[in-house]
Amino acid sequence: MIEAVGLTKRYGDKTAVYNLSFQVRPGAVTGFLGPNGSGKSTTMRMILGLDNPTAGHVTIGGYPYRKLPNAPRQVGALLDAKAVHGGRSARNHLLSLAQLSGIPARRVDEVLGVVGLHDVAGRRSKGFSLGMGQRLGIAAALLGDPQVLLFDEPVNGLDPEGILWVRNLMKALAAEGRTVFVSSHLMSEMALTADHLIVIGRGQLLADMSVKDFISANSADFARVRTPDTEPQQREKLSAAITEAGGHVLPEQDGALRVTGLPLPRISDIAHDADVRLWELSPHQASLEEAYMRMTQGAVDYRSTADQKAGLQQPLPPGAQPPMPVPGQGQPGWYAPPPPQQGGQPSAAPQGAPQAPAGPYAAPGAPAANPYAQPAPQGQAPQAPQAPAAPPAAPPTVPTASDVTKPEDAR
Ligand SMILES: Nc1ncnc2c1ncn2[C@@H]1O[C@H](COP(=O)(O)OP(=O)(O)OP(=O)(O)O)[C@@H](O)[C@H]1O
Repeated sequence: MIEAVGLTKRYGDKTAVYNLSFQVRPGAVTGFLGPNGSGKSTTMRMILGLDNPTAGHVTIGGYPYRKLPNAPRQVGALLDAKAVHGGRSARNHLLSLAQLSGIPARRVDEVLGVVGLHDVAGRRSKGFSLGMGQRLGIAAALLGDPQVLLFDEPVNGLDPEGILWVRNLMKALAAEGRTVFVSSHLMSEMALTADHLIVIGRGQLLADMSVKDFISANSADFARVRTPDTEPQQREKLSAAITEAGGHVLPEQDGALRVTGLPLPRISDIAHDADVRLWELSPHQASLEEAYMRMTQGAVDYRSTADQKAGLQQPLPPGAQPPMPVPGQGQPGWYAPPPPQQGGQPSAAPQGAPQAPAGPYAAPGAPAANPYAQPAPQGQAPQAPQAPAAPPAAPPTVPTASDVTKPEDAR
């Protein structure tokens, strides 16, 4: 188990991590989420003894990392996949790590097989693609067969098949009772991989709870209601009746109504009493991405702005209007997703979506004894997040948004 207590890190004036307390339990994949610059890597570095906390402490199995007996056999980590000697072959890179940690050389070939790099083991890593580099970093983390694993953005640069492989690897490691702590910005992936979440914003804890609880705590359930498209007056009548009954109605782009504040049976009764026919009445819950955006929107440091392209554009012809920016969404077509209240759409792949076929790094020839080498059977639906096998989680910690958005001086 990893345990942080009051962990704080300051770099000069900058507070990167502030008073962070959490536990990462064995037997579950714990996702570590937070906006850019929120302190995830700093926290991981402190867990691994690469940075000293300014205050507080963090232990693995009760020991600070530097005092852990035989640390490389107990803890494996992928922090920065580029931190390798590019002139060395993948095999030699792993051999040198194995030698430093007293790990037998034959283990190198095992992990090369697990990550699917067997065929390129003799190639210098400086010629590796981003995804191959990630696989090499994961191999290094697995080298000591450790009980505790930390991965900072492990799917960065991986193709869809590689992402699926990492997902199955994390789950398999956790199912063996290991402690798996993984940071990611890919919410749809975290929804499929993690059992538990630790979310930070501006270095402070925002949430420590199961994925399921996180989504229900941070998303407003709503009902979608549609009346016959051909009779707009029915829609108006229903809107008025729902509002009068204390519900909140928002029009959706396709003509449906998004209703909050009333249970589905009540909406049905209201429609019946108002003599309005319904074409749709369905319950909805936000995705992890929507819930995450809702929770962290007050703690985002870096937001995109519309690109005005001042001086770069041709003058508009007389009478022509410039395109209208969408409030709060930056430039249409750019990559900043809209916050949920402005119609953000879940990006999670639908359950049951077909999986990408196995690719060249799927490690089909890896030793059969390795439980991680086999990708899921093709066409198998991604699994829903499972309840943690670990002991009951600590009570959810959700500071108010104002706590998080306070200037550092006020903390
Ligand atoms: N060595 C350092 N010196 C000064 N400031 C630092 C240092 N390392 C991190 N920081 C600052 O601390 C804050 C947290 O950085 P960190 O890299 O931990 O965030 P992160 O959550 O991992 O970000 P990202 O998601 O973008 O990787 C940032 O504002 C960063 O600029």
